[in-house]
Amino acid sequence: MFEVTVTRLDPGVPLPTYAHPGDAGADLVTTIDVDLAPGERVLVPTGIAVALPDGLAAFVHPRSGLALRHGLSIVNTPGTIDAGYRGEIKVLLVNHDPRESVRLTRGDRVAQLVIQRVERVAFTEAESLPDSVRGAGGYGSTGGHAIAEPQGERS
Ligand SMILES: O=c1ccn([C@H]2C[C@H](O)[C@@H](COP(=O)(O)OP(=O)(O)OP(=O)(O)O)O2)c(=O)[nH]1
Ligand SMILES: [Mg+2]
Repeated sequence: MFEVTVTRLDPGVPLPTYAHPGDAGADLVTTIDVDLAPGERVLVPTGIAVALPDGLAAFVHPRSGLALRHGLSIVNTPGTIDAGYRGEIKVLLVNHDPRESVRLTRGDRVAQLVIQRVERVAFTEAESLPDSVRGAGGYGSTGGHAIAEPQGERS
């Protein structure tokens, strides 16, 4: 297991915490109270900074429970924390609910940090690319998409 050095820019917040053994995401809290109107986005501080070893990156993901209950997500999901970044981790929250505001209180767990190995590559330019089975097909080229049902006919 890697050790990652963390500093608390706000001494009142917990370190990133895995809720269960085997969890991929360590929860991050907001250090501020915030009220997000429908459609509004707010950059919230977490009070945490990390020094990731080269070869790792951290990704700031939404929490599914808040997404389900309140429509709360992250604009740039997943946010990328570069190994060289030493600043405060911040979370760009967005309220996707069309009607209700989302009220968050200091200490609420608002996001989760997933640490992953990442590769860096040398980009080598060429006139053409080697053939592949997929080729340039994409954007639904394999078919099988659900067709929207008329209103009122969903079970
Ligand atoms: O959700 C996020 C995303 C990014 N960052 C910090 C860490 C990251 O290393 C830095 C830059 O992020 P990114 O590369 O995504 O943003 P950019 O718009 O490309 O900014 P820059 O020009 O500083 O790279 O901002 C966060 O704290 N939270
Ligand atoms: Mg960048």
